[in-house]
Amino acid sequence: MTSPSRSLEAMRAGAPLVQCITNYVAMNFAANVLLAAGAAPAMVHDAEESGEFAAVAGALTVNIGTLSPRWVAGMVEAIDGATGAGKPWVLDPVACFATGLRRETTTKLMQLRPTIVRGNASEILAIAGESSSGQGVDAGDSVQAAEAAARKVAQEAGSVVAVTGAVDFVTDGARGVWISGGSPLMPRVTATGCALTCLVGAYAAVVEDPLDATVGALAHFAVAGEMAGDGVSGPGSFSAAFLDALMAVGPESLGAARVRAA
Ligand SMILES: Nc1ncnc2c1ncn2[C@@H]1O[C@H](COP(=O)(O)OP(=O)(O)OP(=O)(O)O)[C@@H](O)[C@H]1O
Ligand SMILES: Cc1ncsc1CCO
Ligand SMILES: [Mg+2]
Repeated sequence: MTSPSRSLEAMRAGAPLVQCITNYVAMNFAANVLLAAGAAPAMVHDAEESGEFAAVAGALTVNIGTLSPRWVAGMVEAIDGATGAGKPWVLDPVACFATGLRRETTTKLMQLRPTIVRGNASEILAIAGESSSGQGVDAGDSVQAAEAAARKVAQEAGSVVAVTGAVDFVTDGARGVWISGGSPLMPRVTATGCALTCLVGAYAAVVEDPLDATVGALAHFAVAGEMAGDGVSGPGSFSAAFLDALMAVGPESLGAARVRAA
């Protein structure tokens, strides 16, 4: 296993270019998160160019947060480009249960076999075909309630699946890892999860094993979130402190991340 500290070193050394197809809400914050963490973001989503760009980027991330048919075309082109070039891609199925367009798109994208799926508990339960309490973009279920669903989706899709929340769970269908840390202010800042998905892409670009890559990115967020949560007064100051902490986190601090095998 590649430890989170080693993964962080590899990510910073490689400063990978990550193609992020993310939503209008998340674009700016996600780009800042990648820059602070040590990667290089590019928000390139239109079908006219997304496939061409995916062959050049180190990894692709696809988020359905603000969806339209034209965006779906751009996603499919990009996924074809990434797959053809042997690059990993990460799916963030934002509110995938909420509408017909989201359900159809998620089914279609899952058939294209994402390397990694990163969602909240309600989203992962929905992909597994189970009922969930989610209504919009925020989770209505606990991560623990989605553990079995995550394992099932991982086995069926051949993907690594990450469920995030107050604690995080990552599985490749066989192995399972829990990561704790972070801050209760993280879900009070929009697009924290969307930005995390982009960072998972950055780690996947440089760390061979997608499970190790995912654990590295989640540990980076857990440690930075905990650091940032100390002494801030609310979501506004947390957001700024979190970017600072993503940059300040070093391999030695990731060594203390609370990561344990399931
Ligand atoms: N209560 C909490 N305590 C600590 N960390 C948390 C908490 N809730 C979420 N996090 C952390 O916040 C990050 C984003 O996870 P979350 O599950 O909130 O994403 P999300 O629901 O997809 O977010 P969004 O759709 O708003 O981008 C993860 O690193 C997760 O560990
Ligand atoms: C608030 C919101 N609405 C669509 S995407 C998004 C960002 C958090 O998922
Ligand atoms: Mg989300």
